[in-house]
Amino acid sequence: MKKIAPSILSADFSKLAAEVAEVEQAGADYLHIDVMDGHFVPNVTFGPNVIQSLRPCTRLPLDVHLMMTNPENYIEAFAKAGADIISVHAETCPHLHRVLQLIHTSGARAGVVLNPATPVSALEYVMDSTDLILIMTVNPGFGGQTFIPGMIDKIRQTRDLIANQSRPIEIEVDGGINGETAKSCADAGADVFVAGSFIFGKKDRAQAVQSLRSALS
Ligand SMILES: O=C(CO)[C@H](O)[C@H](O)COP(=O)(O)O
Ligand SMILES: [Co+2]
Repeated sequence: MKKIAPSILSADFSKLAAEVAEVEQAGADYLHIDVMDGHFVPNVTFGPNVIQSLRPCTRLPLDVHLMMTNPENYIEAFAKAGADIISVHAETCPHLHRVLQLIHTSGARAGVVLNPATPVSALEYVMDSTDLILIMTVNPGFGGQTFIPGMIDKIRQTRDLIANQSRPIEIEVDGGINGETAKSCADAGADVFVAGSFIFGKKDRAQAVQSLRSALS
């Protein structure tokens, strides 16, 4: 079944626990948490302490998207704080294979994120250490941007690469996801759909989750 991962980037931070409870009750599958460092991307968001505070508030797997330089210095801290999935950008990791191993030894599932400009070939020699591939469908840094249609072909190419693997690997898409773009990504082979503004920008979040669910079914 396709998975929905609301991104708290667009939530009301003054009542984060209630926001999370709302999307959990509405049937979300993962909780997507965007960590931005002000270096790799211009924006600054959360550190491990926010994840630690959220951990007892939800049963949802915490899907942590690290948009930061030198992520290897923070993997253990995020894992200890309660991250279930930790995804690093290929662009920030000259020693990507080693970082993925570090994520595994810290007890989390390991994801690799590709910026729109990064080719699928960046994944070729790390497939044995990857549990999730996150295809950015906008340039990272901000919520509420417009989906880049050229990424559909990239999802197809990633699906082809996974076809040769014996282990299950999920394809996640992130940026500009709504009912229509989610459906196109699903048809191309995506499994997990991150949505920030589409869900938290609506007054009725449950209805937003359900409309994404029905677009995917
Ligand atoms: O990683 C991200 C931005 O870098 C966010 O997860 C993403 O942009 C979600 O926001 P929206 O659904 O509003 O595009
Ligand atoms: Co994200």
